[in-house]
Amino acid sequence: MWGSRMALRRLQKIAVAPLSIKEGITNKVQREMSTLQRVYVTRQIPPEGLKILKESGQVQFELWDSDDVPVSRAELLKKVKGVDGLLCVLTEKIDAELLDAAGPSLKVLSTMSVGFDHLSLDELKKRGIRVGYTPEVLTDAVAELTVALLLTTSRRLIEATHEAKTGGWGTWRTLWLCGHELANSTVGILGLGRIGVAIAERLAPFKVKKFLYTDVAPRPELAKAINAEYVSFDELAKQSDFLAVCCALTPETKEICNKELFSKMKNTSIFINTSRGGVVNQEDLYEALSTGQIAGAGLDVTVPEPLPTNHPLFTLKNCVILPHIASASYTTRNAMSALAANNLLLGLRGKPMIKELKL
Ligand SMILES: O=C(O)C(=O)CO
Repeated sequence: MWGSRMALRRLQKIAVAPLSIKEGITNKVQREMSTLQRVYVTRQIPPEGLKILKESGQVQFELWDSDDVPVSRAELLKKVKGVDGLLCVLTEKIDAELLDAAGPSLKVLSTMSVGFDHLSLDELKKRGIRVGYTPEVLTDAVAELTVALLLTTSRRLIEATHEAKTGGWGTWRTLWLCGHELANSTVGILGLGRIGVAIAERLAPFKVKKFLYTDVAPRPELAKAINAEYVSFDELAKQSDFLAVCCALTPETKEICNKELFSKMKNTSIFINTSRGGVVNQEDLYEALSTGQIAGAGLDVTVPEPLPTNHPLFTLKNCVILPHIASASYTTRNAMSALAANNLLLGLRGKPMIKELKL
């Protein structure tokens, strides 16, 4: 559905106007529609973002009108032809093929995500296409979910509810369903950014003894806020009782969590990933979990997504898998959609976006 509220109102007026007036209004609508910038939106985004687009009077947009099924690649390649702007989510691969299909009219891409590993940045840069994304608005939701996943994994909550429901709950037992606690623990953060800091801030009241982090270089400003110590990747693996992955997926971080890392971790350690599945070698993780090399893993992200239900990781009691829901609160998803819509509109007006990637 191509939509612009003003144009739509005029169309409604046409229906009740006399014939001569109808022609005049029709021409005006046609002129107006032709000055509106064309945008394709690859998903039914939350209402706040849609409202901004509809009420902007700046764009006529077509929407893939479903949130349950992603737009097919073939349909997407067809729909982007000749658009000025594209608003996408993280399931769409924005690569040379897609940018070629869109053609030279495409000036702005706005992704409703903080992650941008689905975008070929080189190709976008080459074509002078500006890129908006949605950091910060999701930090609280992601940090909150990471803490929830960490506690669920370390205190074995999924196993526990299963036992309670299925008759495994006998007498109170001294070591039954024991897990690992945060009090007096060392928490390691792989990739310290806003989200890592927000996680540490939420974990500190659980009486964590020490926060460690590693990154390509020390980040003293961020680290100061949570009193975290910069260590090597090796030390992070060796010392952490809980290791939270918060880094972006890049060629450098692809499968950085592999058997080398797991072999250095304690067998009482808990591994948590709410960033991207691609930073983990899942075969190595399976091995580490099934042999007791590490105590447990909580994953909100996997490769592929969705993870097939017959995947070996699903067979492990000490692996908690969520379907990529870290930012899934109503407030946050609406804020992400609003920011993505505003980034798009500003970019199309040639103005600085609220959150724009430096290419
Ligand atoms: O924004 C992202 O990059 C996500 O993974 C979903 O919140």
